[in-house]
Amino acid sequence: MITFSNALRESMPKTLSSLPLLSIAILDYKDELAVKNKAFALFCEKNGLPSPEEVIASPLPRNYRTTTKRRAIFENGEFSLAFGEDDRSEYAEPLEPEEHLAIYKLVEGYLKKPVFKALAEAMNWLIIRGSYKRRTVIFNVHEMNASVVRKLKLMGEHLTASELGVFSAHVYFDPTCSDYYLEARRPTNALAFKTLYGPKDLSLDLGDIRLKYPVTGFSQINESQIPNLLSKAKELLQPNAEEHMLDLYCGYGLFSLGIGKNAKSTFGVEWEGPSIEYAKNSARFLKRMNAKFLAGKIDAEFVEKKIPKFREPEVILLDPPRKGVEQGVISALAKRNPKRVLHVFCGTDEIPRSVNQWRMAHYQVSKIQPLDLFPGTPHLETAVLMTKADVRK
Ligand SMILES: C[S@@+](CC[C@H](N)C(=O)[O-])C[C@H]1O[C@@H](n2cnc3c(N)ncnc32)[C@H](O)[C@@H]1O
Repeated sequence: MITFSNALRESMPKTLSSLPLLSIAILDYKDELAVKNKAFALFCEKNGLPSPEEVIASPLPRNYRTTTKRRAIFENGEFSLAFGEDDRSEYAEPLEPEEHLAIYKLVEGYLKKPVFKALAEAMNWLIIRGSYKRRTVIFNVHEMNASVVRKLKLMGEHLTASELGVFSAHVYFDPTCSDYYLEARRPTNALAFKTLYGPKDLSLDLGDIRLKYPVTGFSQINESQIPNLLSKAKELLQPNAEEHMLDLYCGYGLFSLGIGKNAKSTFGVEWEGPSIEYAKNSARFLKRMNAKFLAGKIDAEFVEKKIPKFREPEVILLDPPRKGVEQGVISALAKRNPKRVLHVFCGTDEIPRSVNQWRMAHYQVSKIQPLDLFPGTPHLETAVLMTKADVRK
């Protein structure tokens, strides 16, 4: 067994050996890809996995992140925005779009002024999300009184006038000062989320379709890589008119609606209710009568009792969070006898454990396709195609 971090450490140039793994961001992208390819091949070899395909490069190797955040600091009467404890500015900043940096600078400038003191003192985090063209700003505050609300409205007016493409702004009231910033955690209390101005949702344009999603919902952070992710998933899973497609951990329906058009039907499951509502609305708007979505927590019992059984064959795409699927989910899915399974991993170390469970359920690895969804960081996204061990190709 070897972890992906250790495989990366063994593959990094000696000049970076005393620096943290995040220092991969200072390599030229060509060199970073070489390190990632070498490390991932070593990881697969040492963990009893077949040789992987080449890592698919990110069209934008830097300045690609569509979600970024800053911790608000108010000390000795001075306000500033800083990177969180897990990020080092010299490595993290080059991954962010220039527009985000301009927005942080603008908001920080206002919050330093005495007139904004009430809001400056109330701030936990400032978050920017959206697409490369249109973005939203979220003020996470721990205090919400009349003067904070007044200053938020005033800030909204400045943002609208700024021409920095901030088409909406929201406020999240979090008196617990949790480390909520949307990537790690989502608001537990939807009522605490309010729109200051602009639409409540965000959207992703994929060729001729637009998928909307809630400001609080999960979305992939590297928009430039989404077309590659979808086209690879389609090529590997091959959804077709003879087979149903399950899209588990579906978010707002990216895979169902992005690659499932030709499947006999698609059935998506996700535990965030608002994301599922957006998926249903997108399906209606796109007239995808064969796309159904259900909100629910995926565990073994849910798979057995809540996912419809089809008479025709099925294929499964599953894209769980970094920590992987719950105990028993893989064996419950294998009992449905899917013809092909595309298991997408954003945590590389989770691959061997899940693949072992598929193997125990008589599925074998047909292809391992890494994609660089997180350039400049020590992470990869990987799509693993599993097929029935006794199916002759
Ligand atoms: C890596 S994201 C993938 C989302 C979607 N496939 C996409 O690419 O936009 C994982 C998703 O799983 C959801 N999730 C996490 N644990 C879950 C569970 N036990 N049951 C259902 N959904 C879950 C999260 O809310 C998140 O939307």
